[in-house]
Amino acid sequence: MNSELKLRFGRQVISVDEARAKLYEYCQPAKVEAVPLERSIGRTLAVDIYANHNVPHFRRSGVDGYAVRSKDILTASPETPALLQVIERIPSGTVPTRTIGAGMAARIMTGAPVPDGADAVVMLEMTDSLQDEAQTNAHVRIKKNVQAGSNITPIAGEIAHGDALIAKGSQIGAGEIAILATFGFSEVSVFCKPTVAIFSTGSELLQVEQRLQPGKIRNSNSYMLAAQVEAAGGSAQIMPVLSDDPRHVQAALEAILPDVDLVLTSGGVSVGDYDVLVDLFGHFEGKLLFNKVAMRPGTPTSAAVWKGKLLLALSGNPGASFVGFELFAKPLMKAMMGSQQPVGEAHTAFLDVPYDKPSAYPRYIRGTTRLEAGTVWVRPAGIDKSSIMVSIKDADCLICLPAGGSGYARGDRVQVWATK
Ligand SMILES: Nc1nc2c(c(=O)[nH]1)N[C@H]1C(S)=C(S)[C@@H](COP(=O)(O)OP(=O)(O)OC[C@H]3O[C@@H](n4cnc5c(N)ncnc54)[C@H](O)[C@@H]3O)O[C@H]1N2
Ligand code: MOO
Ligand SMILES: [Mg+2]
Repeated sequence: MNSELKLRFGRQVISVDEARAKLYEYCQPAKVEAVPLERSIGRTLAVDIYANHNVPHFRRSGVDGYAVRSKDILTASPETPALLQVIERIPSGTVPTRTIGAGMAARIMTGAPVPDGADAVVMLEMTDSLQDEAQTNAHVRIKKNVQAGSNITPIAGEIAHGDALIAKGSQIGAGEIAILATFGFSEVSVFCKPTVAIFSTGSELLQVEQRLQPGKIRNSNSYMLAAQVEAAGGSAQIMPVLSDDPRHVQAALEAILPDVDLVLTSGGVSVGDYDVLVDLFGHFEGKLLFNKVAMRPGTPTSAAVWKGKLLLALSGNPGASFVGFELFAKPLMKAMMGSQQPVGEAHTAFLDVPYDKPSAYPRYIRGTTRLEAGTVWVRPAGIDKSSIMVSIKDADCLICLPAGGSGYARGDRVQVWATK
């Protein structure tokens, strides 16, 4: 068999995990940049975040009321209130100036520092304020006894100085932003978004704005993949469609490789006469990593390293392109951005419908989940053929059905990975 025929027909199949391992081997960490806090949402942290002070860093009142010594109000009740002298008023953002001694209290607001000497705060609703007209001699009647510590968050009650808070590689959402703001990170160190060039191949492809022509279809994969790239935290560059001319493909890929972190192609990886990526892999100067993966769809998915950059060649069928991106490109991008778990967590779900097409390779089905009484049920999002595009929008996960067997029954336990 000559080398081109071997590439087309004599392919060596490897598992999804083996294929990923080969990709990770050549994965380079993304560069790091500082962005303003408010622009960091959705980005991936490039450093571990530790608490640089206690939270709260003062004893904090949790209510509006009176700071007291609990031993002064042991017998307080509506019938037998304790009468205390009010010696200070403590708005939030100020610092108390006096110590609470026997028989004393301070009016205090939610979030204000509790004065020394006080060990509890009584809610305003449990008190009656008594003030003379000149407001010089203020007293308060406390109508409830509260225990020491009531309505006070101690120093470091929420977070202690030095606590590990957010791990490098975490995606920044609302909760992470709140932590970063609390600790004074007006700028955040994040991984640069991996830049991903996307090429669709095929002389049948029209631009989106073009009128339909006999035998031709509009290029939808480039836009779908760009959406997946952006959703995975990358920056997509949609490149001009490549014809089925191998010289054209080689020139276009060689030109872009130095400028991006990853190149994705769609189409041209099967056994057809015009499957140009196969031609390219037959004579290029890069290293082919794999060209057949034990999976359906997307069995002919291929990858190479060329000029130090990874090139992932996805099957052209829309379903196979979508799945190939989720299985390989997304984890690769997450790994570039420091993720400790680039593949994401598998969840267990129950098949909502039988699936009676056994497969020689593990099957990755675009699935739709529903929750019923705390149980996740999942079904194929539509007809599960790799040429079918329309159901991708209804998929919120990939269902993995292991190879072999005689099909699956409703209620069988399956593993799913979220895609939305
Ligand atoms: N004799 C065989 N034929 C095929 C086999 C096989 O094993 N033996 N495998 C089939 C499988 S499975 C797949 S998947 C496809 C893989 O095809 P390619 O990756 O070579 O992709 P193309 O031939 O270029 O296109 C396939 C299909 O997808 C449409 N397409 C391509 N690009 C786009 C795009 N950007 N937007 C929308 N649609 C696109 C294209 O028009 C074709 O219909 O091969 C099978 N054949
Ligand atoms: O394996 Mo093909 O790649 O979609 O079904
Ligand atoms: Mg083809």
